[in-house]
Amino acid sequence: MSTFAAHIDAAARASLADELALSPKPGLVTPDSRGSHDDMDHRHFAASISALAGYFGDCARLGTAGAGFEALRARGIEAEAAMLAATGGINTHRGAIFTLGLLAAAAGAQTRGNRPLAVDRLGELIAREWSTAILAASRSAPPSNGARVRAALGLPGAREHAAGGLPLLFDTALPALRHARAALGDTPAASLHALMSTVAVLPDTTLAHRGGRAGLARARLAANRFLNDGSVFAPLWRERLAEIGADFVSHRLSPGGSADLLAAAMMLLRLEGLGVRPAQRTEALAS
Ligand SMILES: CC(C)(COP(=O)(O)OP(=O)(O)OC[C@H]1O[C@@H](n2cnc3c(N)ncnc32)[C@H](O)[C@@H]1O)[C@@H](O)C(=O)NCCC(=O)NCCS
Ligand SMILES: Nc1ncnc2c1ncn2[C@@H]1O[C@H](COP(=O)(O)OP(=O)(O)OP(=O)(O)O)[C@@H](O)[C@H]1O
Repeated sequence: MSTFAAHIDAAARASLADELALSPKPGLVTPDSRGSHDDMDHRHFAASISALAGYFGDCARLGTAGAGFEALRARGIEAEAAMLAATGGINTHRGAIFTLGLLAAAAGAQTRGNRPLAVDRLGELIAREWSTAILAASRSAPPSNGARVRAALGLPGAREHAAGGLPLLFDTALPALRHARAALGDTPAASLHALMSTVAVLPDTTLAHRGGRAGLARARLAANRFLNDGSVFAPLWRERLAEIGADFVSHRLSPGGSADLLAAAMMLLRLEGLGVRPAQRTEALAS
């Protein structure tokens, strides 16, 4: 794999590992909790991250080669199969395979011709290049929890979010992570601020599938209260997060879409921090 694609691959998988390691995450799987999930724990997630080795790099290369969404989708479906084989059939990373895969492909497309990477502009590139095909693929896709929730409640899901250029990644999760890291450094608290900022606003089909419209509203209210009470910048934030977690577990709520967007924001800041340079693109194009 070229240096450029290898950087993208490593950044995506390291970000998924960092999201997994983060604790306490209300309703989500952590190294010491299954959250609201009775069919999976951190070992399923770790196995899935290993099985995804190479996938995000392939997405970057496909982006560089000017691939259409159908080619990306085919590679994504292959990655989903590798995930399911590694986890014994459990969905740990379907949303992340989709969203982080698109970001990897967009990074490849953006830096074609040795242009520098501008992470803040990847969302508009996704919308410009692939939105029509993303929405068209949704009409022929097999049934899913997200599709059922969209049909029942009229909520947009991962596809609609991507087709619109991932606005809640670029306008909420990423700025929240930047803001909290500026104050607290690259700490778990900073990441948890970004997570809760996202839970407060995302129409998350994982939450809605598990708790309906009321469950989604409950999760958003809890996150908004947490933020209004000072988020991770106030004393006793860990205890307050643990209380929210207990409430989410008792209602089977899991903000899986927000976890994916946190991992995506971490990936973007990793790429920005690495300063993936056009010089590395020369090597990528030569391979
Ligand atoms: C598009 C996908 C994610 C299907 O989504 P669908 O909405 O039908 O629901 P499903 O319940 O299977 O999974 C959705 C997952 O996305 C995440 N999510 C939920 N809500 C949101 C949201 N508003 N925004 C972003 N992510 C979200 C959650 O993790 C959730 O579990 C995916 O299964 C798919 O089509 N895969 C094919 C592979 C593919 O297209 N790959 C592209 C490679 S670049
Ligand atoms: N740390 C995490 N813990 C739990 N879910 C996460 C985490 N990180 C991301 N997610 C996302 O949450 C989703 C898993 O949700 P869920 O268990 O409801 O999936 P499902 O198999 O589609 O539904 P169900 O098991 O309820 O039938 C995955 O798509 C994954 O991307």
